[in-house]
Parts: sequence; C-alpha cells; structure tokens
Amino acid sequence: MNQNTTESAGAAETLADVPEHVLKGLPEEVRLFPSAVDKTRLGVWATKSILKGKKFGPFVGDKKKRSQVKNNVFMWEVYYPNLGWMCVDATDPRKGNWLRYVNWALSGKEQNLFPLEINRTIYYKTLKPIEPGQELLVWYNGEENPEIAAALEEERAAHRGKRNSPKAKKGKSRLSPPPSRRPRRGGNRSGARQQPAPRGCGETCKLLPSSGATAGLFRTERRCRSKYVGVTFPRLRCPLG
Ligand SMILES: C[S@+](CC[C@H](N)C(=O)[O-])C[C@H]1O[C@@H](n2cnc3c(N)ncnc32)[C@H](O)[C@@H]1O
Repeated sequence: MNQNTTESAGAAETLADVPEHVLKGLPEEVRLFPSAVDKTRLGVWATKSILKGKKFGPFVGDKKKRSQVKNNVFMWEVYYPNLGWMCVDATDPRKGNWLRYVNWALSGKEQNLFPLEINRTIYYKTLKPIEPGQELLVWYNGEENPEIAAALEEERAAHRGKRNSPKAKKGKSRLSPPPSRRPRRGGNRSGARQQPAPRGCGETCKLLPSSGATAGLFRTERRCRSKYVGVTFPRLRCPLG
C-alpha cells in the first residue's frame, strides 16, 4: 500500500492506496470506485440495491483529542462527559474502515445517508433506497428534516426495545445494584442523561465551511443542542467552543 494519505499526497486516491482490510470489510452491496463528487477521491458505490433504513458502521478510526487531528475530513467528533470532545479519526486509511471512503454530498438533495450516533459511536443509515450505480453520500443535517427525524425516532425505539429486552434486563441485574442504591449521575426525570453544552458555545452555532471537505459545502446556522446518551444525531461541535 502507498504510505501517502490523501492529505499529504494531494494526488488522486486510487484503489492501490486502499488497505486490504478495508477492501475485505466492504459489505457485499458496495464497491470503491473514483468518486463523482470529488475527482481526487475514491467513493463508495452501490453495486446492488440497498434498502432504505439500512445501517452501516461503526465508523472506525483512531480515538484522539481534537488538537491531535490534522485533517477534519475523515473524522467525527463525539462528546464524552468525562473526556470532552474526542475525535474518531480515519485520516490514516490503515486506521479506518470502508466508511472512511463515503464522501459528503454536494447538497442535502443528493444525500442518501445520514450520520447517527449511538452511545458515542458513529453509524451511517440510508435515508432512501440506493440503486446500483449510485454513490453513497452522507450529509450533516438534523432532525428538522422530517425523514431524518422519523428515521432517528425509529432507531431510538429499536434501541429502547433492545435495552428493555428480557436478556438485557437479566444482564443488567447481574451487573448493577438495584435502582434504589444506584447513584443518580446527572439523570433527568425521563432517564436521559444531559450533557453540558461545550465551553464557549452560545445558543447557536454557525457552522463553517468544512476545510478540506467537498468544495462549496456550507452549513446553515443550527442550534447547538445538548444531547442525551443513546441514539442521537452526532452532536454539533461548536466551532467557537
Ligand atoms: C467523516 S465526515 C464526512 C467525510 C467525508 N468523507 C467527506 O467527504 O468529507 C467529516 C466531516 O464531518 C464534520 N464533523 C465531524 N464531527 C462532527 C459533528 N459532531 N458534528 C458535525 N459535523 C462534524 C467534520 O468537520 C468533517 O467536515
């Protein structure tokens, strides 16, 4: 494998640059080919139909502090109450998996995947059926998109169902003290644990064009909401924070 990453090489990424484990880990319905949205990159293309609601992941990478990440294109930031913002960085293809090769859509209209955070792990879920010959493209937009809101709610319900399954309850009762003796750690009435807003964050974050990501990507102003642990949209990292 070529040791140069996209970041340092500047040259178009080719299949020869892709580590063996990435190719082996590709789901059967996708393959890597040059991207249509970024000529310098490979992209992930459907070779078979993919149903709406299919979840891929997790997004794999090195867990690092933000200050250790040189290139924000291949990373996701995740908030940990005890560690603060940490990054899952797949800039080095050897550290990532095939999800690293999913490119940003040029606009929300082309988006066929959305990112999903489940217990601080990033997954991508299909927002619509993807036909053979289409590139998989992710886009960051939130629950104001009714389709994403519905998909997220569906995922939450499935997650709640799993947590409340007899098997999960049995496991929990073996591992933890009864609820009356369990310390309450910042839980609210609904049981959702609130996370503090990132330091320096105002009520609203203005998202900046993502440096290094697909040209022309501008994000709109969004609320920087404090999210609970569980299934959520990746929490927004306040660029001012
Ligand atoms: C892995 S994702 C998209 C990668 C895709 N391969 C591309 O073409 O850029 C990386 C992008 O998500 C942004 N990002 C990372 N964590 C985020 C978060 N928690 N909320 C919103 N955007 C985030 C980064 O700034 C970066 O632009």
